Amino acid sequence: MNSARPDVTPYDALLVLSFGGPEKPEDVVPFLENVTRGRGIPRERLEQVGEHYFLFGGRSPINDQNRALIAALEKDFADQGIDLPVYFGNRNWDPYLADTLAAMKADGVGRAAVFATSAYSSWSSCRQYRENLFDAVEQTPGAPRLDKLRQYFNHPGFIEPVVDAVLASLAELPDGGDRARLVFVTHSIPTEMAESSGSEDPAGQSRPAYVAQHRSAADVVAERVRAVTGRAHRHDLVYCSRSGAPSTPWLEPDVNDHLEDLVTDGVSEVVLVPIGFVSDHMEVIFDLDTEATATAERLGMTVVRAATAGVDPRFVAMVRDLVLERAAAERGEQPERSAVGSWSPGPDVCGVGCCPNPRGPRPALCGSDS
Ligand SMILES: CC1=C(CCC(=O)O)c2cc3nc(cc4[nH]c(cc5[nH]c(cc1n2)c(C)c5CCC(=O)O)c(CCC(=O)O)c4C)C(CCC(=O)O)=C3C
Ligand SMILES: [Fe+2]
Repeated sequence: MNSARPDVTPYDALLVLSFGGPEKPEDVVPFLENVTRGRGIPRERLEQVGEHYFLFGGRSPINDQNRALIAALEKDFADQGIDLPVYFGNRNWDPYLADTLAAMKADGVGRAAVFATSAYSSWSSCRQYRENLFDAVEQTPGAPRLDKLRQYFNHPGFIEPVVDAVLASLAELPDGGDRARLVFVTHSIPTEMAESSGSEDPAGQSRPAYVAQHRSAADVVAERVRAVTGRAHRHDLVYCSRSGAPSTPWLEPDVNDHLEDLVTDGVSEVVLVPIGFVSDHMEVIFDLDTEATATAERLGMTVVRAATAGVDPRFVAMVRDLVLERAAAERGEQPERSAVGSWSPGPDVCGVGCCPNPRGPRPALCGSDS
């Protein structure tokens, strides 16, 4: 029985690293302060975003979703005979990353793989997590050695649940969604951050990566949907959750503006596909299910929002696959690396100058420049 166990050497643990969110109304303002410290986000925008949280009782679903993912991973690991404890640490809310590292150290964890709940390249979605890892390790003498797992926007375990979710959404529309447009949505970021996303090294995740990676993921999903339905649905990539000063350009079009354009073009049925997100957190339940859905209703359109990967067993198995792949690579083996679409599997270690911080260089873990 022992011999059949997948080998997780050199890892003693897996750390699930996420954004964090408030869990009660009193958490909302301090959470927003944590997220936006030194970011120059206008007070008006903060008040608006606070209202999004209060609309849902001051509780973001994100921590519960991560706890559900961790429970699913623990079960998957047990079923596979993998003996690897799973820890939970957030960048912006309890359980804070530094506290988790202290707990890992106390438990005798010497080295851990890190799964971040963010699939794409950019400072916001990748390097910022690596900077937070650096800071938390600095604060924790004797912290375990950490290896952030590679990006997974093009892993079949992320793509396949989205394909099925789109098919399920189409089936909810009149005539099986024959005329539906697929509108892929991700988080807007400043255009400058989008331009510098990815690595200078063409062998790494080459620049500009953020939009191109999303396009690749959206193209694969649309192609696979076509293979099942036999119908070629037109598809677009648009953005939600724009923040920052109005004078700073961010990626466009906004999903709401795009719906206006689509209605002008005679499109009346839409599947919203939150391709930029791995679970139904606040951006999905507010920006898409609340705001964009209200826009669609006002325009007389029918929209269905496709599910995110969440705790789909294929997504859970993907995390296991990434851990085993990286463990093998760290042992000097040449593991098979799954990837679909036009991008090859990303590097284990981020390249030099990958996804620079727009406010100037800051130390980060898990890169070839750290
Ligand atoms: C690319 C990206 C992702 C996807 C990748 C990933 O998942 O990491 C993401 C995820 C998330 N963003 C989240 C929440 C917030 N993001 C904010 C602000 C910002 N996000 C940005 C980018 C991204 N954000 C940026 C460039 C800013 C401007 C400030 C800055 O330069 O950093 C603000 C402040 C208010 C505002 O400015 O809107 C909040 C409250 C939550 C938690 C949701 C929940 O509670 O359920 C999640 C998962
Ligand atoms: Fe955000």
